[in-house]
Amino acid sequence: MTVSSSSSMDHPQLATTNSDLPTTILATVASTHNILLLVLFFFLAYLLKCIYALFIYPYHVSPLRHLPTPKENHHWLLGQMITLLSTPWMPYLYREWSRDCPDAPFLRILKIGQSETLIPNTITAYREVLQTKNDCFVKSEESRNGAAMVIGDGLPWAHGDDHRARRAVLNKLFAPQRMKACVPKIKAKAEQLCRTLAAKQSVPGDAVTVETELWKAVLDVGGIKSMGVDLDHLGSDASPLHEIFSATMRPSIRGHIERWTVTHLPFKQYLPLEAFSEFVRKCATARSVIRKHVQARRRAVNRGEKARDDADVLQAMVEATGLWDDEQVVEYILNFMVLGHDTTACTLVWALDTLARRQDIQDRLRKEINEMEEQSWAEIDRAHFLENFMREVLRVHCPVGWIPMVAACDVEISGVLVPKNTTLNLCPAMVNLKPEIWGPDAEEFDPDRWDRLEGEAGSAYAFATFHNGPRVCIGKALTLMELKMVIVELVSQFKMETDMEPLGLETPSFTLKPKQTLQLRLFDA
Ligand code: HEM
Repeated sequence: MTVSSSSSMDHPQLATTNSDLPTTILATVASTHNILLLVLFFFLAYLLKCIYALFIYPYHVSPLRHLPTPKENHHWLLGQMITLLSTPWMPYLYREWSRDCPDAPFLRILKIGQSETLIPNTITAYREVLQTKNDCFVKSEESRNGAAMVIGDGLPWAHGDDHRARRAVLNKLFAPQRMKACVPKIKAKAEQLCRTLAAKQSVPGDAVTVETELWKAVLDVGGIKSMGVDLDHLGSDASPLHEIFSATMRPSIRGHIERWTVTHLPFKQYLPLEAFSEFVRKCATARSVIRKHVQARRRAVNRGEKARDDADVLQAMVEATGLWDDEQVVEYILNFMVLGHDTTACTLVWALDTLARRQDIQDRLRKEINEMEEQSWAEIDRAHFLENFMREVLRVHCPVGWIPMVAACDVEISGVLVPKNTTLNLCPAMVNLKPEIWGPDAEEFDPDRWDRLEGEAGSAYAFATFHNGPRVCIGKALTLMELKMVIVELVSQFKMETDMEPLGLETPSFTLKPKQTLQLRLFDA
């Protein structure tokens, strides 16, 4: 008793604990029970939400449920995702699906968790999204998270008045007068390309790979227009930006999976993902290369150095007060270089592949080029068959797969009410190949079709490669100038042939890339 009492007095807390023990245990059990009930409640609520999202909403509730939705190979959880990922080039699949409902304004695709994505399927729907109701559509934050690290957080993610103000400054740089200033530099690059390819052969007619040189030449032109410097990747084996862009734009399957995973997870930079860490390092190096040029130009502008006639994108951005700080300039320049690099280089590869296989087309082009007096830009720009050829390459081999957008408000498109937050995938490559627009021979390569366009094929929206409206590709004029000048130089110097089987497609890929490296036999023309 004494001991117990003295113990209680010495340790009052212990005494309380001992006397309340059953109550405490009961309270603990009750609270554990409550927690379990709560967990069960949340689990059931989540389960119901999943059942609703997977089996009820898309088929019985969604206002978009009446739109044509492909049914084959549809998975209850992943929707069409497996089919989409296993197809070599998504636009070809969209085109197949579109055949069953050619006049429907949209196709509806169900993806992971049966989430809905709309594909505009007619020229009218396309025009409304790109032009008349364009302000209602924005690039998604998800696309920004997934892509901006590689391609630069640039113009594609600016919206509304902000986009208009920035675009007004940048548009001036791609006006015809400004573009003329690029002609001598692009011509010099095209000549350097021809010399480099010729030097790869031990004797004329040797099969040489051309891809790396084409990619490097295009990147050099990108550097000239964006930053006013010839980075001369073409003349050098050590080409940091070329290596970085090739790696970041062509990830391995593992790289694709890791990138996709981290896009959807926070703290991406701290995750122990090998391919992703390497990718993060490369993206940082690309930015540091560009940053040096931005800083040098900022110092020059601060010293009062004025823009030249052939002002580049960098100069315009550094001079435009209040629109870009220097880190944003780095992002925008990276964006210009990456967007212009892959798309234009892929197109050039397909153009040369076509010429090497179609001697009839090559001969007609050469004839037209030989009839020019001095191969000036004015003559090249006027060349009718060259224009038709280039358009047909860009139509049939449209390098852009799809462009994701999101409805920023409820909006009616071609009689369909598209609710706010709906995801759209715009697919220029599908529009370019629709038989309802281009006729039954839509998939054939025929440059002369451009002389006999009828019906919808005559609409600006039928040739969707660069899109149209306020977000039309800002680099369109540069691309056409560069492609035409390089083709003129190559065709006037070389007769091109190839022994390769028809090229396959690289999978997975963001742009329409050949799987194999193109080899050409070059003979003196
Ligand atoms: C074959 C070559 C090219 C193709 C097929 C192409 C295609 C496109 C397309 C379809 C868009 C519109 C995206 C949208 O609707 O939001 C676009 C936008 C853009 N392109 Fe290109 N492009 C090419 C070359 C270039 C070049 C050389 C540059 C750089 C000088 C460039 C820079 C951009 C930029 C910055 C945008 C965003 C424009 C904006 O949102 O206002 N592109 N491109």
